[in-house]
Amino acid sequence: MGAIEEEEQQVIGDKDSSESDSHVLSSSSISVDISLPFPLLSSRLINLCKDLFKKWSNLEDSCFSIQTVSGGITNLLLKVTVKEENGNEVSVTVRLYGPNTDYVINRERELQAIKYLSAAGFGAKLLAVFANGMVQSFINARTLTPQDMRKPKLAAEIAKQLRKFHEVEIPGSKEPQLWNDLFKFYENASILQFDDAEKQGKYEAISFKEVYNEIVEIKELTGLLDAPVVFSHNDLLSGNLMLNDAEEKLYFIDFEYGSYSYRGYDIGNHFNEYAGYDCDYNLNPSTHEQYHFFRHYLRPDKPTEVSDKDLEALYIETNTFVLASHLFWALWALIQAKMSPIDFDYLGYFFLRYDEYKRRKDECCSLVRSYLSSRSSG
Ligand SMILES: Nc1ncnc2c1ncn2[C@@H]1O[C@H](COP(=O)(O)OP(=O)(O)OP(=O)(O)O)[C@@H](O)[C@H]1O
Repeated sequence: MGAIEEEEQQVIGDKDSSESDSHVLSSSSISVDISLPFPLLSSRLINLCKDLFKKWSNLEDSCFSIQTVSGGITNLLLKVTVKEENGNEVSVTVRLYGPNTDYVINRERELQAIKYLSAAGFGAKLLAVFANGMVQSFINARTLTPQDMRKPKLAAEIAKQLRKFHEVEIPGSKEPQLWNDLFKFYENASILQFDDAEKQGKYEAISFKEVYNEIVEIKELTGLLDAPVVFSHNDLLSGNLMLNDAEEKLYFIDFEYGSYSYRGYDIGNHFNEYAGYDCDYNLNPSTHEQYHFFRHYLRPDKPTEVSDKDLEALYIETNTFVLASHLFWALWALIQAKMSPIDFDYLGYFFLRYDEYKRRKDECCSLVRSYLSSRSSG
């Protein structure tokens, strides 16, 4: 793991610190309007970079080249490549937060987590922050596809890295945030109003009383499991996994939703992403695939030595929290349907996730209930 070459860290340095101290974070009060036309946006980004990094402040604008990496569902991500005086080329990413993303993302929590996760070798290095975004190192790797994630070798590597990720300690409260976040989403999602009549009609078809009761029921059920609490990524989809094939190096990126939560939630949420961007839940991982993942998660050094008892316990834990993950992203989608400027069928996404929740609910709940009763009678 580890996203930036040592060399690159030193090259960039920090505007307010000595050359050798590259760990003090550079910051600027500049804000860049995400909706600007590209040429104007580029010129603002150049000014921003010059303000943030002393080394670049005297370079001609022509030394900077800007490309869009991803429109994302949430942010705008740009790659800035800088030709420095010594002829070296350095690339960084600039992330501009999408408007209204504060409704679903706690930026303070994200920044706190990035500092410690990147120190532990995860994701891109955080190089600077500014009013509506951050600058990170550029990762030379390809983004995984949902099909890649389930390849046995990669699934084992993801499991191993996830185990390490879960061992990182982030200072501050260790209270699991899942249910707080879910109830907060519920509160915001249940009082929306859409100008578009068709959207409003679809929205009104949702029974929020039912959704509320489902959250309460799953919270109570998962509460019976004594699931370990760890710092969770909470959004481990293929787009947030990058691989440098030549170096066989896997990167977890995008810690926007990271928080202390239940390990089974993080794994279950990852498994829900096997369905890919089209939410084809026929692609949910089989028990065999899940056990393969669990073995490498539980015993990265000796995966064949995991006991059946431990495998079963993690299987139950994961497949209960799988339900919570559907509820979380279903409610997230409702808030996005109202708040996000991005043209995506978020309301449709709510129904995809909520319908899958309902389809799996009975099977998952009876699985955990029979497990708990066999445990108490045994
Ligand atoms: N530091 C980086 N270096 C290189 N490429 C990156 C980096 N960070 C992100 N990417 C690329 O950009 C894509 C989107 O990144 P990311 O998921 O962080 O953005 P996002 O706006 O949060 O998107 P979404 O809302 O869709 O999750 C990633 O799938 C990856 O391909």
